[in-house]
Amino acid sequence: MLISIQNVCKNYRAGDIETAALKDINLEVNKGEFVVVLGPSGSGKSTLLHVSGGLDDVNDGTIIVNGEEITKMKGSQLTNFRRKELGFIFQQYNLMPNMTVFENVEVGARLSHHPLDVEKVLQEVMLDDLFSQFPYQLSGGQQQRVAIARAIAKNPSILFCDEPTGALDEETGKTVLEVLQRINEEFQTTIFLITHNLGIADMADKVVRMKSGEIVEVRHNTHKKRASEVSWA
Ligand SMILES: Nc1ncnc2c1ncn2[C@@H]1O[C@H](COP(=O)(O)OP(=O)(O)OP(=O)(O)O)[C@@H](O)[C@H]1O
Repeated sequence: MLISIQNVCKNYRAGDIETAALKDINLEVNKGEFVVVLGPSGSGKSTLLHVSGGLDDVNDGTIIVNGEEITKMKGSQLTNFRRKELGFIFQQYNLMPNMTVFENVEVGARLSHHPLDVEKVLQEVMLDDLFSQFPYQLSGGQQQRVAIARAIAKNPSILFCDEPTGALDEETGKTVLEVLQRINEEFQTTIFLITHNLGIADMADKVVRMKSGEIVEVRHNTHKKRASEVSWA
């Protein structure tokens, strides 16, 4: 088991108002699995991604990632684990504007003791002809693929993706999904992706549906669609 989430509760307090963002969540993710988490706005998807990736703490419960109980880790220990072992992609690309494509990806590789070859990663994300460009010279889809390459270069055991195609149109969004699918298949990188886009669920091994802080359904796809075949919602 690569991720084991056991009885996790997460509350947010703003003044006198307390929100239960996660209510007794249990979920297991296997190595190499492509997991898609769906659910309406406010259902707890981002919170689940944040606590599973060690970006936020829990109020109750246990999370084990790659054999390490992250819910027991303290500040710098957790930061080190996250930096070396986990990759993140967000709707915003967060690239370094003064670095080339190659240099941005190198930043990711340098975080790891067992990085992948930067040139090979750039080939995987289909950007090998843009090594020396700067981010402002690229389209949104190309910038997101640089962000994916940067996250992958450190050879993470899990790639957490928070609405990776949220800012993209269908055509460029599907190119980004194609890259994620390829990385999942070529490197057996586990993918944990949250989205509003229901069609993306058809690419997943496992689909998790959330509602009001709870998991209401976990299903497995017997037939997975290719990225180019998903319907775009
Ligand atoms: N930092 C925070 N402080 C206070 N409340 C928060 C915080 N983050 C999330 N919440 C609340 O927790 C609940 C779950 O939010 P979360 O962002 O996880 O949902 P989501 O399913 O990812 O929504 P969206 O699809 O809109 O991003 C919501 O009620 C939200 O208002």
